[in-house]
Formats: sequence, structure tokens, C-alpha cells
Amino acid sequence: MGGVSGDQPQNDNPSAAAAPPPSLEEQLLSAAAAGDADEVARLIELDADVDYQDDEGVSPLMKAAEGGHTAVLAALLQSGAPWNAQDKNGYCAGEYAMGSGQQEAVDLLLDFAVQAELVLGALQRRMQAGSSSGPSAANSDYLSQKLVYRGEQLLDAEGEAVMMGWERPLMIRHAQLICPGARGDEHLQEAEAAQDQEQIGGQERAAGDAAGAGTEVEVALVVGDQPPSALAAAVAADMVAAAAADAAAAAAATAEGSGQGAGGPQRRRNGGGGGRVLNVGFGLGIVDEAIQSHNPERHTIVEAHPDVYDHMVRQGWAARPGVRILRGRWQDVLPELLAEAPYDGIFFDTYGEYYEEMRDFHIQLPHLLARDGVYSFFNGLASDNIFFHMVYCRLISLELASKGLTVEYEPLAVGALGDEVWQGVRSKYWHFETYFLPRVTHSDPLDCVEEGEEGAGAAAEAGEEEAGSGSAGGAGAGGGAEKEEADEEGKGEDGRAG
Ligand SMILES: C[S@@+](CC[C@H](N)C(=O)[O-])C[C@H]1O[C@@H](n2cnc3c(N)ncnc32)[C@H](O)[C@@H]1O
Repeated sequence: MGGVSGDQPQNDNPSAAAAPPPSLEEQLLSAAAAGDADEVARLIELDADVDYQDDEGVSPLMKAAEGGHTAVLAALLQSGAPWNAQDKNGYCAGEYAMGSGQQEAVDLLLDFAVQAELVLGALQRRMQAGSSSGPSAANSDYLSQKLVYRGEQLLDAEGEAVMMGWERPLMIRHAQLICPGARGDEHLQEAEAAQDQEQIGGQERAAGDAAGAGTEVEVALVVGDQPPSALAAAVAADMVAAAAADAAAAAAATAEGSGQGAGGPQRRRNGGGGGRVLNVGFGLGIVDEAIQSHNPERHTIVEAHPDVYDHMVRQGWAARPGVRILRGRWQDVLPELLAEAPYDGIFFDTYGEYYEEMRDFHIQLPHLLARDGVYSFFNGLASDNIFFHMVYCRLISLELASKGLTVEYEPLAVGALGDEVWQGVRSKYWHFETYFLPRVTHSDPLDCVEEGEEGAGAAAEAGEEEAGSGSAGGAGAGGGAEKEEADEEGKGEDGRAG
């Protein structure tokens, strides 16, 4: 007879017997992965922690996103699961959904994230209403540092890149979009292209084109080891859908007369001219050189850093015909900008400023931008996480739509930037192979006033509006961002606002 008695438990695998039962959270992870909405609801009812992340940082929300289980996603989000938690590789639930091609889950997470950020931003502004309106800590820290120009790099005292030469093609395209001189050529080219198209047989334009997102450039996004094609398809579809939705929302807002832009300034040009162009943030002057190549009538440049200003003067910018340099933070020279407005083209690209400061600038846009003008900005928010980046693109579109402005994102191939590009720079601040170049216009450009009706009048209007904006936030005409501390999430990786 063996030594095992009949009433003793059999134990062929001692280690299995020793394993504790799965915790509520582990059960939640499994149920989310399986898309078992009832079980997920039961576990949430039992107080399972929806914030749970396993040893790899994987959360129930990520698992539900990966499987495209939208009912589970909704239940988890409603119970407080953080949409922006990241696993050990830095991926969030939105990227899990994108990686597995779950477009519905991507949309759900994107909508939720944007709503959450809108509410959070409004709450933060409400809490900070009335507090100091000086520069953010990050901006004043940057402005007090000694800068170094080294070839096609502008570095701060810690070796962080303020601006780099690899951005040249982006800056050239930004300048083309905002300069009336270049826009004229482009419209001509577009008209010719449309004629060619008709001759070929008038095929329907691609969906991306219809929504205003350029489709000529191949969209290629690589984030870590996620499959690029799935990501690219999801992102492109989303950007196009977002642009179309925002355009519709903006048009509706303007039609109802609720868009602030409806009363915005229009300056009728006497045909052709190079127009008035404003650039905020000189850096290496790449965008300003590109603007100059389109012969603006007037080219205003705002620059806050004393070292950059000195560099500009050394380079002869102060003596260039038609160029006006405003030294100081844009917030501080805002009254002068409003007095000179409207501009036919505006570009915004600062450093050491975050989403809130850019938002403050956007509040002023309806008063700064001519009715038929074009605005663009360096689009570098959350430039190391494609889903967070999409959230910001969408957030900006929505916030601008509420001002009667429409945003279209044009995908521009950046390609893979090798290590050699980042040599001598402390941190790499760009991680995608595609740049989504924003083109912002008034939703209703036909609503215009004659030349001379804008400018000082618009300035007074802007001042009144901001004076009365109270806790709704925004920089007053006297200048100053309302936020002392920068929101860590609302920054470009390099600390650039856009
Ligand atoms: C990234 S660089 C601009 C690069 C530029 N687009 C180019 O093509 O070279 C940012 C510039 O904005 C300036 N800047 C930072 N904060 C500013 C502010 N609040 N107002 C105006 N300029 C600011 C910086 O000193 C820097 O020169």
C-alpha cells in the first residue's frame, strides 16, 4: 500500500495548490480581456480597483481596448479608470486599441479623453481665477537662461533643444500656408490641378481631401513596436473624421451666431499683395526666412528671449524693410498686436509654454486674424505618444471651433530621424514619422468689413471681452497667462507650446 490515505487531499502539483486565488483586480483584468461586461460590472460592484495595473503596467482598460470591447470600456471609464494610464512601455489604452485596429474603441476613448480634458481644464482655470497672471514658472525659467546658437541648433543652458534645423521643411510649409503671397500660388496650382482632374475624368476626391487633410503625403507613424500600418490607418481616419466633424461644428456655431469669430476683423486687400504676417517666436528664424521669401507687405515678429533678440539684431533683421520686431513675451505686447491687427497670416511657436498659454493665444485669435486669413502653430503637444497627441489635436479643434475657427490637419511626412539628428541635444523631442500641420481659418470667411474698420476697434472689443471673461479664463488685453504652473501633460516634449 502506498503512504497516501484515502481521506487526505491529493496533491500532484504542490505549487498550484499554494497559488492564492486571483484577486478581484486580476479577475477584472481577465474579464476585461474577455469582454465579459456582466462580470466586469459584478467586480466593479464588489469594489475591484479599476486603476489596477499588473506587473507590466497593463490595466483592465488597456485589455478591453485591445479587444475592442466598447461596453466594458464604457463601464470602466464611468467607474473612474484613468484613460491616460501607461504601461511599462509607455502605451496607453488608446494605443492598445489603435494597435489592434479597433476603431470604435479608439473613437470612444478619444471622445472620453477630450471631454475629460475639457472639464479638467475648465476646473483648473476656475480654481486659479484671480491668481497671478505673470509668465509660467517654465517660461520665466527659460527666459532667464543663457542660450547657445550652434549651427542649426538653438540650445538652452541645459542642452535642451529650443529649435533644430530638421524642422526646416515643416517651417517652410507653415509659411506657405499662412503667407498670402504663397497662398495665391497655391490656389492657382489647386485650380490647375482641379482642371487636370476634370480632364482625366473627374474622379471623386479622396475622403481625406474632402475633409481638408492632404492625402498626397504618405502617412507613416511608428511608435515603439506597435504595427505602424494599423496605427497610421487609425490615426489618419481619426484626424480626417475629427477635421470634418469640427468643421461642421464650427460652421453650425457660426450659423447660430454663437461663434465669436462672426464679428472678427476682415481686411480687404487690393489684390495680390504679400499681406501682413505675424510670427510669434523667432528661434532660428527658419519660419521667418520662409515668410520673407513670400514678400509680405509687413512682417511682425514677437520674440521674448534677450539672447534671441540680440541674435536677430546681429543678423540684420531689425533693418529689413517691412519687418517689425516686438521685443517681449507675446502676452506683454498683445495690445500692440491687437492695434496692428488684423493679420493675413499668423504663426505661433514659442518655448517653455504649454497648452494653457497657447489656449490663451487662441482666445485672441478671432481679433488678430483677418476674416480670410490663415493661422498655424507648431503642433508638438505630447509628441512622444500618438494617442495623447491626437487628444490635443482634437481638443484644440474643439476649442477653436467654439471661437468660430476651423482646423484642418495636413499630414506631412517627417521620416525617421536618426540618432545623428539628435547628437549634442539632451533630449529627443519628436518621435513620430508624420507631422500633422494645422491650418486654421475663420469658419465663415465671407462675413467681412471694409478696410479701416478693424484694428483699434477690434483691440477695444478684445479688451472688453477679456475683461468680462472672468473665470472662463484667458489672457487679458494687458497680457499674462492665467496659469502659474504648467500642466505637465499639456506640453510639447521640448516644452514648446504647440
Ligand atoms: C521653437 S522657437 C521658434 C522657432 C521658429 N519657428 C523657427 O522657425 O526657427 C521658440 C521661440 O519662441 C520664443 N519665446 C518663448 N516664449 C515666448 C513668449 N511668451 N513670447 C514670445 N516669444 C517667446 C523663444 O525665445 C524662441 O525664440
